[in-house]
Amino acid sequence: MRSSLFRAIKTLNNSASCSHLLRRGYGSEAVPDRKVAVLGAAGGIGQPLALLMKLNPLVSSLALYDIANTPGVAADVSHINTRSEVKGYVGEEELGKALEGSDVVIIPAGVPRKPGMTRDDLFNINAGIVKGLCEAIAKYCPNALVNMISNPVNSTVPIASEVFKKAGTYDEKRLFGVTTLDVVRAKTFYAGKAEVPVAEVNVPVVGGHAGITILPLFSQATPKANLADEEIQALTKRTQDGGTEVVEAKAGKGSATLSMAYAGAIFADACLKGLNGVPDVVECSFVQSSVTELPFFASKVRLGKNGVEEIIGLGPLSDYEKEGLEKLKPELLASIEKGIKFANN
Ligand SMILES: NC(=O)c1ccc[n+]([C@@H]2O[C@H](COP(=O)([O-])OP(=O)(O)OC[C@H]3O[C@@H](n4cnc5c(N)ncnc54)[C@H](O)[C@@H]3O)[C@@H](O)[C@H]2O)c1
Ligand SMILES: O=C(O)C[C@H](O)C(=O)O
Repeated sequence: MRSSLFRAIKTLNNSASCSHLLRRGYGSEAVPDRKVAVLGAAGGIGQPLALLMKLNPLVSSLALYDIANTPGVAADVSHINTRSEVKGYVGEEELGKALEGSDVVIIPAGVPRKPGMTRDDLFNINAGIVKGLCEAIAKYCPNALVNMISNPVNSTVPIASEVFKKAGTYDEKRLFGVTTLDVVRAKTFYAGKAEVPVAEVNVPVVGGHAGITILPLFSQATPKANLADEEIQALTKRTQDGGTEVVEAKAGKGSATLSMAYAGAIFADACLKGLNGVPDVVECSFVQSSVTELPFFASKVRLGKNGVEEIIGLGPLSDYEKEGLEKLKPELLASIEKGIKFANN
């Protein structure tokens, strides 16, 4: 998936590769127009994500919205000679125009962590931001696929679902918590430890997106490697603490932005491919789910023309993973319930 996106970007202006792109659903004649809106587009994630979405040949219209600074970001990105037309929107009065006609809405709006904070510490500010943005989505583009990046994802996704329910627009197939960065990290860390080519690595990551709720399934990682139990445990912990590793390294200047923009671009690209009917598009995401008794859960999801086409089960787990799954459930449920309660108050 990752390599196919960037191969397509590289070959976008190369007519010699046109038949290859058309076959894969990348050529502009073969794919429909798609509008993508980024909410929080002037932020640490928003800016590089805007760049990556501008490079995506599946996008015909790119709407960049923020409460400040979007005209500059939009003017800058708009000079790149790729397919999409870019428009910047600033301030709440322009939010409706930014959203109208969107096929995919990506939300990285909200405050990031500082050292010593948990993602849940962001709830008080970000819950309100997400609620307001989702009310506007329900009004202006109720059929869009929503890619929620704002933390705490374990709560912001349930908030979005309740806002959409209240507006009468909720479709559980169209709401996604973006957990792709956990998968990106798990792949990178596994490749390093197992000494296998990173481009070939696949690792499902299930559960949620905070601390122990992030459960990488290294027993299912490919290519297979004979790692010791202690090595698997260390890889699991590093994946769970990946966000904190970056927050501490940035020392008060925010959290992951560049790797998140990359992960967000991968996930949005998968959504667009699904909408365009490309078969077998599978990514992990935090969605409404019956894979466990929890109402929302991240697992592998097949994406299609209506969003979630199939939620793929967990598959066989090691004893260590089974234990991790039971341990994460109370925390994940509490975060989900906190979001639901907030949205209904
Ligand atoms: N899901 C993940 O894996 C993941 C990874 C990294 C960061 N995050 C989260 O993404 C969020 C953004 O992180 P960042 O580093 O880009 O932060 P940032 O502060 O650099 O940028 C946030 C942007 O949101 C904008 N914003 C605030 N309120 C808004 C509103 N009502 N409407 C539109 N825009 C608004 C701000 O003006 C700012 O430009 C944080 O909550 C962070 O925790 C999630
Ligand atoms: O750790 C954070 O606060 C940001 C994000 O959720 C991440 O995983 O990098």
